Amino acid sequence: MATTLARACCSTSFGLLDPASLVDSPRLLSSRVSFLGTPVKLNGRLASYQGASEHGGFLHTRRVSQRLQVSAAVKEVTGSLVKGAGLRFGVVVGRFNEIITKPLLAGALDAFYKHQVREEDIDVTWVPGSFEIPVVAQQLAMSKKYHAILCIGAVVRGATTHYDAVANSAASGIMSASLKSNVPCIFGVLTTENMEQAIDRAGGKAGNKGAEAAITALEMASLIQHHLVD
Ligand SMILES: Nc1c(NC[C@H](O)[C@H](O)[C@H](O)CO)[nH]c(=O)[nH]c1=O
Ligand SMILES: CC(=O)[C@@H](O)COP(=O)(O)O
Repeated sequence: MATTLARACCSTSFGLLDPASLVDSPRLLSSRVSFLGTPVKLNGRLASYQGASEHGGFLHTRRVSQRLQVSAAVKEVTGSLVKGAGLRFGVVVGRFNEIITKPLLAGALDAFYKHQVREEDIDVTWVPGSFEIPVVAQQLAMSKKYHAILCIGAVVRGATTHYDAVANSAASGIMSASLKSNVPCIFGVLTTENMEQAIDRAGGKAGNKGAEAAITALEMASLIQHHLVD
């Protein structure tokens, strides 16, 4: 039986091992591989194990190159969407196409409030256009006053290639602000082919992308603040 188990469950928390080596080293088997569970057979052959590991986490099994890799309980974390109280957010909004960015902002604020983010924990800064968002987002992020920065804009294609310059600069600049500051700067900038597409995404039939981006900002802020910060 041990041979069968070893041949079937040949991984450790340090990676995939040749099952033969486990059979020859029962101590290695007992010390590193922790698995319990009900063997699942397919066509009479052992295919997988399901069940809880000794450590209480869920046992993950999967077929790996005709062998089973069984890892110990996997620790998983994700940001909370219900613990917004106490998290602080900077919001940078482009005024260009404000017929679009104002409803995007309204949707974002509504989403924050619905998830227990307090009004006093949200600061809104207006800039001329999406091209100006990154420099302000980076400054706010570097201030360490906020758990996340939400960037809102609306770049709508016109008759020239200016659209590409603005849209690409905003995207890369906001990403750069995130990476330089280690504070999540969320890309809530619409980039659309025409105004109708923008209207649809600012509270129309495609929803409100400002609200969606606010939820992303909340999750990222919670993930870092509640799980990743020592
Ligand atoms: N055409 C759009 C712009 N253009 C303005 C730029 O963002 C920038 O303010 C200007 O180039 C000066 O640096 N901005 C948008 O947000 N959306 C547009 O559709
Ligand atoms: C995204 C833009 O910069 C664009 O709206 C400007 O319009 P145009 O390309 O016609 O000058």
